[in-house]
Amino acid sequence: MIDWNSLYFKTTRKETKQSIRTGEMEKIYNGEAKDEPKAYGDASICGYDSLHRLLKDNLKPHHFQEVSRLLTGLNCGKALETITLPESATALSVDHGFDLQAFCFHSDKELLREPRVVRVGLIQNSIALPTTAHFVDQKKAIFEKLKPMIDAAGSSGVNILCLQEAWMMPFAFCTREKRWCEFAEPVDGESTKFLQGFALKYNMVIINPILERDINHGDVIWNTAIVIGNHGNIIGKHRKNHIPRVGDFNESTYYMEGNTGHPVFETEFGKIAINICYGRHHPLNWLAFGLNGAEIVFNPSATVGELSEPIWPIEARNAAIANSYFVASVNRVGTEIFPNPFTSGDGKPAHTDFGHFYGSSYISAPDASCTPSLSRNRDGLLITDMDLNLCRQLKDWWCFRMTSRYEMYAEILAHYVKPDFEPQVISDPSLHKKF
Ligand SMILES: NC(=O)NCCC(=O)O
Repeated sequence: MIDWNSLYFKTTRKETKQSIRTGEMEKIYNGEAKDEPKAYGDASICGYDSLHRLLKDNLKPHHFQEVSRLLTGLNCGKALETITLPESATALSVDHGFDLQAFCFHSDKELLREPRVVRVGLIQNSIALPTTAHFVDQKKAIFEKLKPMIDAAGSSGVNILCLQEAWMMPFAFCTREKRWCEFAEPVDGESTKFLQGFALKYNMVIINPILERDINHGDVIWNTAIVIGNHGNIIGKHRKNHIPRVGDFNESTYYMEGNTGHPVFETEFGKIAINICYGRHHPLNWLAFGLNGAEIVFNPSATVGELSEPIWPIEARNAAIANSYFVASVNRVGTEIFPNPFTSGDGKPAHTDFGHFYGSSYISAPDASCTPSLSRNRDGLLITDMDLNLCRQLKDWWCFRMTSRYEMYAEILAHYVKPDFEPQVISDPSLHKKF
């Protein structure tokens, strides 16, 4: 019999490490042989909450420096610098037990343009109550949990803040149960109203990724990111373009493929776009935001370790390089347990959890450098300064836009979408010869 409450809280409490070891659904196993890998019940990486921290603590400083150069790159020829945040922000992180990290991307000094430095914040969080709690209480508890993290971002002078995908609810789309649709809200609903106050208070643009119910169009449900302007106004929305059909991500049961194209939102702090979660596997999706002039693309996500952890550090970083913009990747954290077992259609036993949402939010720059990741098992706020001049500097350097041959690709795509398309394959004639 599963003890919901004790399991549930294991990644949300400050005393995480002590309380987790007995977690049933964490499938703890201890390797019999001395050097066998160990899966840690607290969802840490061998007791560390990020790969970066594991390496830093275990490598000699000069080895760590070289490993970092290769893993996270150099920004303007140097290792990424950290930023000192106000005491009020660090106090909030200590009191509320969330990871807080801050970095700074520089660009080269230009003679004709002033630097355009923007401070970006990303919040990753676990849910706050068991999924068995009343829906009203679950949502309220998440709001309460986020308040100190948003305050920490605001008091640190963050200009643009992004929350994780569907942050206002458990990621219940694994269950295929329709009752979770109740969490859907209109664009100007409860979550937007909650965040508008912070946007106004801190002069901060906030990206609010929710489950949206379009009440003007027959209650259709979408996975939507709403952009709230720094005056508390709603600038616009983007609906998730690509809906996963993989593993337990049964999201097509709940909402439709987006119909908003690839909008770029021009804000006081820069041109931003949102590529929601699974859209990060689609290079053309990234490209389209770039063609519309995005300088920062946010990727609010909810993804689990077994499915995607090895590709998480690659795809967004590659998109930043290929499209000469910054990418800010946010992933949900924690393990969410649902009341009724569900199967994955793979012949394996039914289960009640989606797997571990591994957090690890990070930011990638167009020059191939990136920040270390936030924690794998704790809530977190990542704050990063970025000089947007770096985007054009990288365009001038690599000339990816100038060498892109878009007309060639337009041609093959135009053919490909036609029913009579035939792949351009030139076969070796000897393949069909009888010797
Ligand atoms: N939320 C979502 O689209 N998840 C899909 C899984 C993944 O893309 O890693």
